[in-house]
Amino acid sequence: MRILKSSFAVVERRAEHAVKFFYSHLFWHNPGVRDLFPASFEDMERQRDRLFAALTHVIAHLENETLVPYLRDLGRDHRKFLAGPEHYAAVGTSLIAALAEASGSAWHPQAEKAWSEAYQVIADAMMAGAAASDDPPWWDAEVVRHLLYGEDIGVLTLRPHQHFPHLPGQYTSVSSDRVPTTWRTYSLGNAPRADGTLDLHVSRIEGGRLSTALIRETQPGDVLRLGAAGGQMTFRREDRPVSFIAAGTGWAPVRAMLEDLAEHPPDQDVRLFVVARDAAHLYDRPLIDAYADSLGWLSVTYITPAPGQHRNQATDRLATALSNRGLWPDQDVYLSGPPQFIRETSYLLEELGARPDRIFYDSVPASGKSQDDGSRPMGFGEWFLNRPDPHWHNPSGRAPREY
Ligand SMILES: NC(=O)C1=CN([C@@H]2O[C@H](COP(=O)(O)OP(=O)(O)OC[C@H]3O[C@@H](n4cnc5c(N)ncnc54)[C@H](O)[C@@H]3O)[C@@H](O)[C@H]2O)C=CC1
Repeated sequence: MRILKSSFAVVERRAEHAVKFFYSHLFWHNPGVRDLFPASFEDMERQRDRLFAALTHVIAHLENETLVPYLRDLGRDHRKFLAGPEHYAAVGTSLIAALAEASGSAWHPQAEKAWSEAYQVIADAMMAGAAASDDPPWWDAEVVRHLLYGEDIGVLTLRPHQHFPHLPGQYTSVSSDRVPTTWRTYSLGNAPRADGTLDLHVSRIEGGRLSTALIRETQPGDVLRLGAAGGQMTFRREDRPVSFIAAGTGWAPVRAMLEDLAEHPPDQDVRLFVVARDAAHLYDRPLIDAYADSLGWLSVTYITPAPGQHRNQATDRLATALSNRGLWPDQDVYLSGPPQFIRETSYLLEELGARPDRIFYDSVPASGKSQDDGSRPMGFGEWFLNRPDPHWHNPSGRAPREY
């Protein structure tokens, strides 16, 4: 353990180099493996972040009992990328080569032995998780309805070919043959239905290849692939009042939780804040108004920017609205929306007295771009000082877990 941690501390300082070397080594020695990875430069950048985020997670949790279940879930979910035992061996070889390269003179035989053994434990746990799972590697799901709200927002209703287990508030990863090997996370916009159908709420991002394909090209009859549902933002039934705060299509998981609460009403009052870039983007307003009229425990506040202001001014207006409402120390708060919106709002809520352990959200990366603002990839120094939320689909937290 000690050797791994101290050796990783050296590699971490040269993370960008290590990860680039790793992929170059892997693809050079195993040309066929390249096809399993995204073709686009942006997506490969995202993939590099993901690998490093997963490695960091593993090293940080070496002595934690959650590590093996996490790795088993990760292995189960990697089946959708067509990962087989031969790939685990190839990855191990390239990983050791990359660690040695990045460590320079700090690399020594004990480090190589410790990493080789550790990698074998990781690969064995992942392969065991993959072999033990009764889930399919992915779920094929037919698009049965494609509703557009304006030009860039759509709700796609899918019918999975097999039962797709999920809880209200969770997300899935989505892939389309129109953009091969690209997977993006989308929240599920409905509580489980008797007919098994699912809604994806999609906001098209300029330059976002999958979101553009889903909004502009996908049609009823198309078949998408879904990874297993995951995510921690599911409703906790506690003896406390609740606030939901949703921005943009971050409304989707909140809608799923509210649908469930409409069926099984809570004992406590629920406040809902819905934030959008303009009135036209309050695309589910008729349903929300109907809920506000019929559910006595629900109060709703809509927030959009002042006329002529930038879309993010809605977040400032939300801050004012939240500051004017009390009771934050007593509340459970569920937050959903763009990553920066979640960061700012959770920070504000803590300032207003909300307890950090009662603010719930998932780090669902923005679809389509490698950074929030879509600008150039970060240099390593920036990355280190301002690490982005890991761009990977955290497979843990799915319920029920059956090992
Ligand atoms: N579970 C979750 O947290 C979910 C997150 N999302 C994410 O929500 C986003 C939705 O995108 P759109 O509907 O196009 O939203 P949008 O771009 O229209 O933004 C909606 C509102 O969020 C706030 N906002 C956006 N960017 C901000 C920033 N950088 N700083 C402060 N406030 C900001 C603004 O008030 C804006 O009016 C995507 O990034 C998606 O990945 C979507 C579904 C679920």
